Amino acid sequence: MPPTEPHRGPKPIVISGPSGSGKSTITNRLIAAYPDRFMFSVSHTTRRPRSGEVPGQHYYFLTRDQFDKLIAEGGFIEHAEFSGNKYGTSYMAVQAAQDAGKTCILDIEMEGVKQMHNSHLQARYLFLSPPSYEELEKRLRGRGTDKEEDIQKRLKQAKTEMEYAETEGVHDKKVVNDDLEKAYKEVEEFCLAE
Ligand SMILES: Nc1ncnc2c1ncn2[C@@H]1O[C@H](COP(=O)(O)OP(=O)(O)OP(=O)(O)O)[C@@H](O)[C@H]1O
Repeated sequence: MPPTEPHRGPKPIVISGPSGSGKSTITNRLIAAYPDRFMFSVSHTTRRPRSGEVPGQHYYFLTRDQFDKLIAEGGFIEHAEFSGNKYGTSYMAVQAAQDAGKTCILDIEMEGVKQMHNSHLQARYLFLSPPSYEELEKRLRGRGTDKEEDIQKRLKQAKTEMEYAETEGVHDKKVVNDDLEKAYKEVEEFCLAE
């Protein structure tokens, strides 16, 4: 169920940005540097566990019925469907980080950011931007994990995300990930600030 009162403790931090902007690179490094201070929220998914994935650590694995029930109960802050599977962040997952005395880091995309703004949770929002579309395209190709068709989809979506990020009041901080060290320091400073 969604909480009716604002939570206590450090505010969750939402890090968003187009696919390939460097969210994983930077947040993984942040959490490795401050394991006692920050943790990712654990997402729920209806996809099957991959080998080595630990339930409750990498994901909470649910059946479609369980997932839909949680939606109906208002348990999700945000949820979406990608390539036939549902994914979402629950209030419970954010609470679990707070119960562990840590700041919850949410790595979510634009629709999730909108839903987060509509929730009761008071969060801090950081947008990670690529220096340019050309560079974003280069990095997506360089990453070597996406098919050409997916790269085109991600680039198209990046335009929408970048436009939305211009909206007043959506983000507290924008970091351009040009030089990785510089961008990391800016994200680190923002996250440590509370
Ligand atoms: N400042 C940088 N300079 C050069 N390459 C970078 C920089 N930051 C990240 N990269 C590289 O860009 C690629 C995309 O980064 P990453 O996978 O972290 O993006 P992401 O935003 O997490 O994407 P997704 O949303 O698809 O998970 C990676 O190969 C990463 O090593």
